[in-house]
Amino acid sequence: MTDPILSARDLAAAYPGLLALRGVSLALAPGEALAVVGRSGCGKTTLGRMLAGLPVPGARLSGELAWPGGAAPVAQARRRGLARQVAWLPQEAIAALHPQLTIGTQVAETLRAAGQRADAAAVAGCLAEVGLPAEFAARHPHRLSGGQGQRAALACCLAQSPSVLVADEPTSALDESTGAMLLRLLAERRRARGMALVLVTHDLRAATTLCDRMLVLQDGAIAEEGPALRLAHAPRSQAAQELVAALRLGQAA
Ligand SMILES: Nc1ncnc2c1ncn2[C@@H]1O[C@H](COP(=O)(O)OP(=O)(O)OP(=O)(O)O)[C@@H](O)[C@H]1O
Repeated sequence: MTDPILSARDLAAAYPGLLALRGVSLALAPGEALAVVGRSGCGKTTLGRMLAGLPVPGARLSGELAWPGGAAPVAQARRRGLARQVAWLPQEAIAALHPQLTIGTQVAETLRAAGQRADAAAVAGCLAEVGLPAEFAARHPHRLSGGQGQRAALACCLAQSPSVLVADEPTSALDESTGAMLLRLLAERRRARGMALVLVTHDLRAATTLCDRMLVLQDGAIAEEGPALRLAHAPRSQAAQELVAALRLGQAA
């Protein structure tokens, strides 16, 4: 088996009085796409942030992450080199962009931080990858629609040349057709770059069309994981059976 591009061992996150995540271990192969699904509040965003090595405000974190050439306790992983490997696309991506800087400046800064050429042509190239015309470089985030904001944030993620992208419900604030377009874009970019993807989602169709493997979280622990299509059509655990039935009815949000 190929070495994982990212692996997690025994991840846990404790808020005062609540263990939001416990005993989560997983390995992601290079280029693989993993869907993380589960009922609201089961710990999906917490897991996504931890896989990207980001802090989880208010929570005490434990467990380890390993990637090619590095390994560290989760709280130290980003500064020990994980930041160059894993990009994070948050749920409300516009809010995560810097409000006072143009999109072009933010993409250029990300390129520079990744040691890449960061001139106007390179910025235009990053914007073109997500289907935004070059003139969007001069815009500030508040002058973007929801879908354009997700694309601009994705351009910043791709500018890092990550080997893994963790996307947290990237379509939840978008209408159906804009959301479908963003998912197509993610699938295309993943194929073109050979990038692995962790997709936190409530959308069973997105999970099965975009992802090879699916992981069902329940109360902060892995209830089941397996090939995405098998899990969607023949879930084995009670938690996965209930979740799949609810997602099919659109009731799990
Ligand atoms: N700052 C906090 N203090 C205490 N508990 C928190 C805090 N933030 C999140 N939680 C709790 O931790 C658990 C996991 O939260 P998380 O956001 O990871 O869930 P989720 O599966 O992503 O939810 P959703 O699908 O609704 O986005 C939830 O029960 C949530 O209420």
